This record gives sequence, structure tokens and C-alpha cells, in this order.
Amino acid sequence: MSDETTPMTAARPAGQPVGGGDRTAVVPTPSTRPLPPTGAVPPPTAPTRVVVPAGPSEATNVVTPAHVAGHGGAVGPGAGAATGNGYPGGGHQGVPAAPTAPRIPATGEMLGPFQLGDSLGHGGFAHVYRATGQGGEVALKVLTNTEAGSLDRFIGEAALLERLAGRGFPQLVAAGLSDPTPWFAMELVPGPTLSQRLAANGPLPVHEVLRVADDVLDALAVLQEEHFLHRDVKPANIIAAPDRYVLIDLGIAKGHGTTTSTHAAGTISYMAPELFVRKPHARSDVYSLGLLLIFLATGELPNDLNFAGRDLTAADVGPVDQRLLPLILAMTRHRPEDRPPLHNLSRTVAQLATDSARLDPALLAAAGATTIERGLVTEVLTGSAASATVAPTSVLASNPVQPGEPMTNLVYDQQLMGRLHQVHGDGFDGAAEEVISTYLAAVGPQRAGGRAPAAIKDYLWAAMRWAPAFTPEGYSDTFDGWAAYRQRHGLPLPGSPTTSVPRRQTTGTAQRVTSTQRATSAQRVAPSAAQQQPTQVAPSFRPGAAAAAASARTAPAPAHQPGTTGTQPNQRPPFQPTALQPTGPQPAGPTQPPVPAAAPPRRDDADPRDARDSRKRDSDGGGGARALATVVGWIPRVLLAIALYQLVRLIPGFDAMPSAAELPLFAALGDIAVATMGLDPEWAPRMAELSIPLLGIVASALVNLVRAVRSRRGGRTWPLWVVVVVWVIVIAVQGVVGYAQQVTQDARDSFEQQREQIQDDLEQGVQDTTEDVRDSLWQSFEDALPWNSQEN
Ligand SMILES: Nc1ncnc2c1ncn2[C@@H]1O[C@H](COP(=O)(O)OP(=O)(O)OP(=O)(O)O)[C@@H](O)[C@H]1O
Repeated sequence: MSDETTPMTAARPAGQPVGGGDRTAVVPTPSTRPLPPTGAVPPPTAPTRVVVPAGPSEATNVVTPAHVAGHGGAVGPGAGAATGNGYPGGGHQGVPAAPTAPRIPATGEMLGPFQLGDSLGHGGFAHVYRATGQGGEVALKVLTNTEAGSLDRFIGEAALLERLAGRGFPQLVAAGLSDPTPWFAMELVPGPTLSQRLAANGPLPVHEVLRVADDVLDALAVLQEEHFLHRDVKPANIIAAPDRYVLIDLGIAKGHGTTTSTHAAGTISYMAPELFVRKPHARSDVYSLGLLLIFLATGELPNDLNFAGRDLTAADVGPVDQRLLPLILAMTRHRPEDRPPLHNLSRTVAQLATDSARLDPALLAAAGATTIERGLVTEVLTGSAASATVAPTSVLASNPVQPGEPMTNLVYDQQLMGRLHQVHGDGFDGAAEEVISTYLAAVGPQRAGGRAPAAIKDYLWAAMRWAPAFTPEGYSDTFDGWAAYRQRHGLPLPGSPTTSVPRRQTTGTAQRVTSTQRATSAQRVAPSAAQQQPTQVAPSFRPGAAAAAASARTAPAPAHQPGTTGTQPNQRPPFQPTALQPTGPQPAGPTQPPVPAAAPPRRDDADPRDARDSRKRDSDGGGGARALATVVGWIPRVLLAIALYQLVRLIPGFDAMPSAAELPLFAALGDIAVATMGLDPEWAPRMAELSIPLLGIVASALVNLVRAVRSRRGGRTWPLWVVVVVWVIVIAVQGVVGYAQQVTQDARDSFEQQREQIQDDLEQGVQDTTEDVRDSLWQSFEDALPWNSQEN
């Protein structure tokens, strides 16, 4: 919610009776029990009563605390169905009919026994006024919308405040929940909110940060005892009273056994990561408080810390006092179960406040669930369940949100959500559709699965539990109406960059976040007193004409174009469609170049990278240079084609095709490779072949390098790598097969040689033997001749 103080221009219609006072019974009434002095907490023993609608059989509409705390009581979350005040879910008999249209009471009006004073702030759900009764001043909260469930939520908040009895929260004083305009009065806590204080005085000193931590931890512990999580711990929800820090806004507190939300809720900037996936954990508030401490200590908070997807580091946290660092790092652990429980944190804070040297690191370690925590809501609200139960609206009823639909991821786009939060907080829900149209024109409709802006808006509103906002009187519910409203109230205009304090780089975080999350690299700074919107990011932003055309259901054409009038003294550079693109870091607001307001977003802006390339091309100017760049860009592709051709040649049967490796360029490269590596010259053709894909890779790498330098856009080398790998495999197989064939051939040759040798030897031996036998026989024969024997 915005805690901007907005003048209430909705005057009570002439003749309208003062609302509700006669129907409101407050026990004890301010007349019988004086209200505490401003800033003082009524004694816890003083019974506070919440007034609830009386049934026909009930003699009084006074509810005792026991009713409030007990199950089935008339007051408490979920009790709205039993109320009959004309709000959706109501219908109890015996209660006067209530208006069905939202009504914003005017200053001076009476609600119950209280006269309304200035507005203290408002959200889409309720308005809070300074009010005066007989006992003094109170903060009076009025329910200002009639959306289903809002009264339940309102009654739940009052009942919870009563149960908390002022322990860490404002004390409930009185209530008129059955009035046509339901209200409750609580202790007026004097002092600025922490967002206001930081905007005025800058970061807090360490001891003050520890005081805040101490008080908020105590308040959260009290809340836990009542089985509730706060879920919206942020600077705008902590009032710095003179003697203590008070947590406010229990509107989305969630408790065990209550009707649970299936929607992400809370303020994006401080939301624990698990809340984005609707898995509230007993230590979700610890995370938010951890981020809050960073903000208090430094005066700023990088937008995307809770999107880091990991534990934070000292670099993420920035220049905080070293005493605070371990505390903050422990509180912001990514996994909720790794964060310390409240009790350990309180002890740590106490140690740090007295003697940081005695800090017990064990207290900051992960610890098992405490008994109290086990009683807290921890149900896993899965995406499917959540999506299925998103309240169907007129648009979504006919085409319900499906689990995992692209649109459901938009809630993570912090820049879009930050801007929508801003528009909604000011009461210009109609302008939100224009914002979404522009966003879709910039990022492409596929980002939302082709859903129309109206459906997207309805889904996001349901997911964030944003009730319909009420446009301030006198302004049209359009983007231009919003711009006019902001200008009138001296607020930063749409399209105005936030005043940014130079701060460290958070590249470590940015590198880990998704492309969608990277869009939110703009820094958050302490908003001025007049613009306390913690999720506010203010890149140059303004819907263009094409954005309107991009939507089938776009809000009515603006009456005038503030960006083009040139009459507004603090008009800033108008909207650039790329300002909301979820990919790539956004340039810091003040450095964004102005773009003519009337210039429609180009279609090629749908892909931010293409848009950058396109702009780069435009700025290059020279046609010759562009032609050269085109030719050079084709070189890797040609080489890839040649490499593929060479691969085909390796297939048996295709080897008759002429080899590209014989082309002079590749042949020369082959020769050079052989010469430089001292290989056998017979390897030259192979090296020539290999040079083709290698040359392609080198060329591709160079081209991509140049592109990357010029347009921060990478290219693809994988096709060439595939070719090289296939090539190497084929060559390797060929080599193995060739070697095997060679070995076999050698063996065969050797065997043949040996066989021939043996045969020769054998033949020789036979021949020799034959000759020996023959000689021997012949000799014997000769010796046997008579004449030879006579001679002997
Ligand atoms: N008890 C209080 N004492 C003083 N100021 C208060 C008190 N309660 C609320 N305020 C002021 O009113 C503003 C709005 O209060 P709160 O956040 O509770 O409203 P809300 O409409 O419930 O917001 P949301 O829409 O986020 O639920 C606060 O920012 C604060 O400045």
C-alpha cells in the first residue's frame, strides 16, 4: 500500500446522514472509557470490544474477547459470511442494508463517535484517518471496498488487533463493523513510518537498527503466539513512535486454521522467496525483516535480492556495519528452515546491542521448528491449487487460469509488478491495463500466453490480493489521469526516473537471477516522504500508441498526452517500451535517452536483443560497412556447409565426390599443419579436411566476438563443434579399421612367407634326401659290381 497522504476529495453527498454512529455500539464507549492519550498504549487489562453485526436473536452487538478469540465467534477471519452489511459474503438478517458501492468518507464526517480528520494513508483495501473522539485522537481505519472477502479480512484485522492487545501493535479502541461503512479505531501511534524517516534523515545508526529489529522481533513473536504471520513487514508498515517501533497493517496477516490465501501477497520488494510460490513459512517474516535491516542500515535495497535464488552474500548486502552482517545474512537465508527462529534472533540482537564480541554464532544457525512455529500455517499452496482457485473474474471466469500458464509467471516480474503496485496504490486500476498493454507490446504477447491485458490484470490483482482501487475524485481512471494526479500532488510523474543514489554493483546477484528478474536491476532508494512506495521502480515509462493497439481491450484513449504537452515543469523523459522489458539490465533511469512520446513501439522491440541490434544497425549508418558485416557474417555458415559436405563424402559410396579439401586454401592449410607439426606428409590431406570445420569455428568465434562487443549478443558455434566431433569420430573409426586391416594383412603376409619358406625348405630337403639316397644306392650298386668287388 501507499502510505502517501492523499487528500480525500470524496465529499459526503449533500443531505447524507452522518454514517453509522447510531448503529454502532462500542464497549466501553469512549464516553465511558476515556481513550488513551495519543501515543499511549491502553493498559492490556482494559477490555476492548469489537462490535459485530448482531443476529436477530442477539440482544446486543457487543462481542466479548472470548467471542473474538474463540472458534466460531462472530468476529474473526472468515466471519464475514455471517455478517449482514451488504458486503459480498454478508447477508445476516437484522442488520441494515449497506451500500454496495465503495464510499470514501470525507474529512469532518462522523463514524461512530469519532469525527474524521486528515487522511493518514490508504491502500486498495482501506483508508486510515486521524479521528477525534471524546477520549482523544485515534487512527480510524475504514473499509473502502466491497470486494468479496474484504469484510472478512477487515473483521479479521480488527479481531487480531484486539487479541494482540497493543503488544507490538496499535491497540484496538473501538469498532463499527456492521456500519454501512465498516470501521475500527485503534491507538494513534505518533511518529513517521520508517520509510518516511529514512526519506527525511537517511540510514539509521547501528544501535537504532538494532532497536527496530528488537521491537519488530518482539511484535512478530506476539503474532506467532496468536498463530499468525504478518507477511508484509516493510518500512511503510512500521511507525517510529518516540519510545518504540510499532508494526501496523495486519490486513494480510495469515493464521493457522483461517481461510488461507492461495495468492501471493505482501510487498514484492520485501517478500520472502517462498511467498512468491505461495509457500508461507513460519520464518517468512524473518526474511522480510532481514531485508528491512539492510534498507535501514544503507538507505536502499537492490530490487532483486529476494529473487537471487540463493543465500545472500556480503557483496549483496552492501556497506552495512560488520556487526549487523552476520545477523542479516542469517535472516535472509534462501531456505526458510535455514533461518534462525525469532527467539534466537532476539537473543542475538540483545547480544549485539550490549557486547557484540559475545555474539553466539550458534544462535544464527539453522534450527528445527519451534513448538510455536509448528502451529503456524505452513501448508504448501502449489501452483496448481493456487491457479485453480484464483478468484474468477468476469474475464477469467469463461477462460480460467490454467496451472503453469505463462501469465502466472508475470507476478515474478518485479519491474512490471512494481509499476502496477504504484498505479494501484494511487487508485488507478484502469491505468494498469494500459501499463500491461505497453508491457506486452514491449516483450511480446507470448510472455502472457496471449492473454488480454484485462485478463492479466484481473489475474495479477487476484494473485496479489489487491482489491479494486478507487480512483480519486476528479481524475479519469487512465494512465493520463494517473499522470495528472501525480503531477497535482507533486509526486514523481509516470516516466520519471527515481532519484538514485549511486551504489555498488550487484552483479553477483544479477548473474544468478532469471532474465525476467534481471529486468529489475534499477535500484530502490528511500522514497521521499511524499512517495513512500517500497516497490516503486520508476524507469521511464509511458504507454505508446502501439501499446494501445496491441490490446484488444485497452483503456479509453487518454484525453491528453502529458508527455507531449511540454507544459509540465517536472515532466521527465517519456516512456520507452524497452523500459519494461524483462530481459537485460535496465539502464539507470537518469541516463535513459529521451524518446519522442508519440513514437510507437516498434515490433522488433518484442525481442529486446533484436531491438538493440536494430538500433545498432541504425546507428551504424554506412551501407558499405553493413554489406561487409553481412559478408563476414556468412563466412562461418559457408564453412559449415563445406564441412557438412566433407562429412557426406565420408559415407561409403559418396567418396567419389570431389573433395573440398583439395581447394587451394584448405590444401595449403593442410600443408602448413603438416609442416608445423612435423607430421608425415601423407597426413596433409587429412589435415586439409580438418582445417575446414576448424576454420569455421575460428571464424564463427571471431564474428560472434565482434557481435558481442558491438551488441552484447552472442552467437552459436555449436553446429561447427558438432561437425568437428563427428569428423573426429569418423576419422578415429577409419584409423582403427585401417590399423586392423594393416595388422591382418601383415599377419597374412608373414604367414604366407613362412609357408613358402617351409615349402622351399621341405622341397629342398626332399630333393637333398632324394639325391643322397640316389647317390647312396648308386654307390651301393657300383660297389656290388663284380669287377669292382674283384678290385677290392
Ligand atoms: N495506528 C496508527 N497510527 C498512526 N498512523 C497509522 C496507524 N495505522 C495506520 N496508520 C497510517 O495509515 C497508513 C495506512 O495504514 P495501513 O497500512 O494499515 O492501511 P491499509 O489500507 O490496510 O494498507 P494495505 O492496503 O496495504 O492493507 C499507514 O501507512 C500509516 O501511515
